[in-house]
Amino acid sequence: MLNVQNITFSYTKKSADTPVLNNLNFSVNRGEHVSIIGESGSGKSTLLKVIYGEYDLNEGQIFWDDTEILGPKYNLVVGYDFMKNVAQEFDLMPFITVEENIGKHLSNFFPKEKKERVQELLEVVELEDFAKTKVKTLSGGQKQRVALARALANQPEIILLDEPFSHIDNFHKQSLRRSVFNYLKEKNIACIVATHDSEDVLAYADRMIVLHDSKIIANKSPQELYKNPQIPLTASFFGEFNLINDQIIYAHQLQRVEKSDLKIKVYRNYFKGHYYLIEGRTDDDIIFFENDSPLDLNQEICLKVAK
Ligand SMILES: Nc1ncnc2c1ncn2[C@@H]1O[C@H](COP(=O)(O)OP(=O)(O)OP(=O)(O)O)[C@@H](O)[C@H]1O
Repeated sequence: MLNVQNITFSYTKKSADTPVLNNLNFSVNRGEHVSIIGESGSGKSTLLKVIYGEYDLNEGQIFWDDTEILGPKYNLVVGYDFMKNVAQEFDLMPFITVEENIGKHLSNFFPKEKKERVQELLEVVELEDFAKTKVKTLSGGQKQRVALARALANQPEIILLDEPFSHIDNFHKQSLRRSVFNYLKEKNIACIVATHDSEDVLAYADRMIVLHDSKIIANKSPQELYKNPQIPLTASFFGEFNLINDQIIYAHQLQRVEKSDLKIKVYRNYFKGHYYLIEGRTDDDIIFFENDSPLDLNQEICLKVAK
């Protein structure tokens, strides 16, 4: 189990009064999948780096079971065998092939096992056709997949992923995400994923940790946060939403009715595939709701919040 206990961190002594991470506490069980969400600059990447031991803490402690994760002041080489980190910079070897990169840290004493392991990982990240390709000729998304496979090669107990599919096109993203996250669950590898992408979170995360103003403001399952998102950023993970009388109301919660106090004029229709998102205007607000078909512009519509 990962135990993050009362950690506070600032990049410089000067900024210690306004730390990037301020007194954070949480734990992650073996095999558990935890997503870290928060606005840009809220400290998601910093948190992953601190957990990995890249920096010394101002205060607090981090443990994986009984092993304390120590920063560079106490550790000559950053990192531990049981933990891997896939940061936004991939740090691959450009002049050797994809399979050589993936197998880089696997023992050569067991060539058959090594070959099988590399093949298994090529399948997990869907790069079988690129095994013999030199990494320098790959696209950003392909490099990202090699970095993932290399991090998994020695079967870590916990993996830290920073925006793991950010360079990958939508076409490959869905199946790759399924493949990687299902693989981690199957092997009981804990993972912490910093992401802006709700698709990385909803179907996979056991818990979401929301960072805001240097603190954790929520640490709950996606289902619980969906019902009570607390802040607009969290709500945005679950779809388009409105703030009506200071309450977060999802677009799909608004229903058309004959009469109500909430009257809007249709301003714009957005095609969303199986439905349309309708932008309506009141005198001083913008309201979004969903409809099966586009609506006539300037038409007056009454809405109510569905129970
Ligand atoms: N090496 C560094 N030295 C000093 N300040 C840093 C450093 N790296 C990040 N910061 C600052 O720490 C804060 C948190 O940055 P961080 O990259 O952790 O945020 P993030 O939530 O991961 O952002 P994003 O979603 O944009 O990737 C920001 O204010 C950033 O400017």
